[in-house]
Amino acid sequence: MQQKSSRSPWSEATHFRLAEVMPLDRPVDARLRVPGSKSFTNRAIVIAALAKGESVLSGILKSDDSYWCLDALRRLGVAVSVEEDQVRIQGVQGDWPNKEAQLFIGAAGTIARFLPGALAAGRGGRYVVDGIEQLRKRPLRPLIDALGDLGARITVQGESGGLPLIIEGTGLTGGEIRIEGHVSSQFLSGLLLASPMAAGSVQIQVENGLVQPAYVGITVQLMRQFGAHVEHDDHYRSFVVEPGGYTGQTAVLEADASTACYFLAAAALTQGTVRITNVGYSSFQPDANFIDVLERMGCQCEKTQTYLQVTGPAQLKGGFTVDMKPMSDQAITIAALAPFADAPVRVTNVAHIRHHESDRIAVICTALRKTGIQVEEQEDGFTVYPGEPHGATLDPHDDHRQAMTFALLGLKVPGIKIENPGCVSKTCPMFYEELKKLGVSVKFFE
Ligand SMILES: O=C(O)C1=C[C@@H](OP(=O)(O)O)[C@@H](O)[C@H](O)C1
Ligand SMILES: C=C(OP(=O)(O)O)C(=O)O
Repeated sequence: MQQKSSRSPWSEATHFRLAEVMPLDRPVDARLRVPGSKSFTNRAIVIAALAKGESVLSGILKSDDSYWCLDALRRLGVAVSVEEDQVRIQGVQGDWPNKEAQLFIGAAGTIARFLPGALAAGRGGRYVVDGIEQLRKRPLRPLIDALGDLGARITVQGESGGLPLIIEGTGLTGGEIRIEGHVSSQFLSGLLLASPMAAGSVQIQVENGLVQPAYVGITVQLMRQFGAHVEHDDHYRSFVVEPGGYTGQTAVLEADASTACYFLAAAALTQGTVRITNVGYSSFQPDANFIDVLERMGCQCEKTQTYLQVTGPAQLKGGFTVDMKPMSDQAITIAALAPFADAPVRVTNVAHIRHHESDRIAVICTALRKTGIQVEEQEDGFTVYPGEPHGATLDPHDDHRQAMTFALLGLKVPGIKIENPGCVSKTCPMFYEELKKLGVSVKFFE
């Protein structure tokens, strides 16, 4: 399949070469609602397609990742209709109407890990799954091996041992399966999501630890909400999933806690106040706990069931080490805050983010150095020293979280320019529009 861009019709700002974020001359003061959670959206969409009957999902995220997920279902012959932030899906119980399809999934790690099991569980059919070059490089092997142990027939065509894949709908048997979780929790989530479609009960043992376990909690919660029977121990080391499939539901999805973090961080940086009105501290998403890191840096925080609010201090505090393994999508956000702290900040235990949309550790360290900030790169993290960053043109390597992090630096530092700024549309096409609501001006260059 020819390589394409991961931008979808739900992208914005895609054709701009550069964006310059203008520093704020006053503290931010805003109440914002953030769009739906990527993690909830892509899980619920896949489950709804596998289910018996119709599902109506409200509060979905409309971004590149969810666009490609819905596009894949349409190509499989599933009836899908989107209106505003609601999607209606007619479940096919794994019997995909189209028995051959080429599925392009952009840059979405979730879909790369959730679709193979869903397709292998089908009755007949032969499908090609491919994404952009960076997604081809991301690991898949543990998932493919585990599905193979359940009888899946998946041919790996990618030079790096991942995408493109050819998946045949052989159905899944039950059985005892081992899977690794230390590189990505999504392998386990992908295996779990497919397991209720298997002919027998599936017992799963997780080996070598598990990164970001809260995402597995989201998987289990949604599986149960759609009628699946899944049990596990307290540490997510062993699971039993009974056969029986899913039943279509009407569901309201959580808003995106990861997106919320950039706006909370903007308050932290500018001595301002931001309240995210639709993400609470009890969210299932781990990134809702990023507010604890902001608190540790001296912010005043309100952590309620229904909203999160941050007020930035006159001086951010550093002088600590933080283990970001449980919420590693926010590891690099800290790099935009730490230069303004009163002592170094060390981020540890996130070696796996080198396998995300970019080598996140290498890319953020290069960017900070380009702004004149001293940073030490470690295998599993980085240490940022306080300093006075200067303007620079920064390359996010097509990684939405790098671009959003660079934008935060731009709130404080004149002359921060972001290359290929449209890459935010992987999870937050409206990012620059939301920044404008905070009073930030952004100049785009063709
Ligand atoms: O299951 C999910 O929805 C996710 C799991 C995490 O990935 P890894 O477990 O691969 O780190 C996270 O980084 C990603 O943004 C979303
Ligand atoms: C790691 C991420 O995405 P994914 O793995 O879903 O592509 C992310 O959104 O930060």
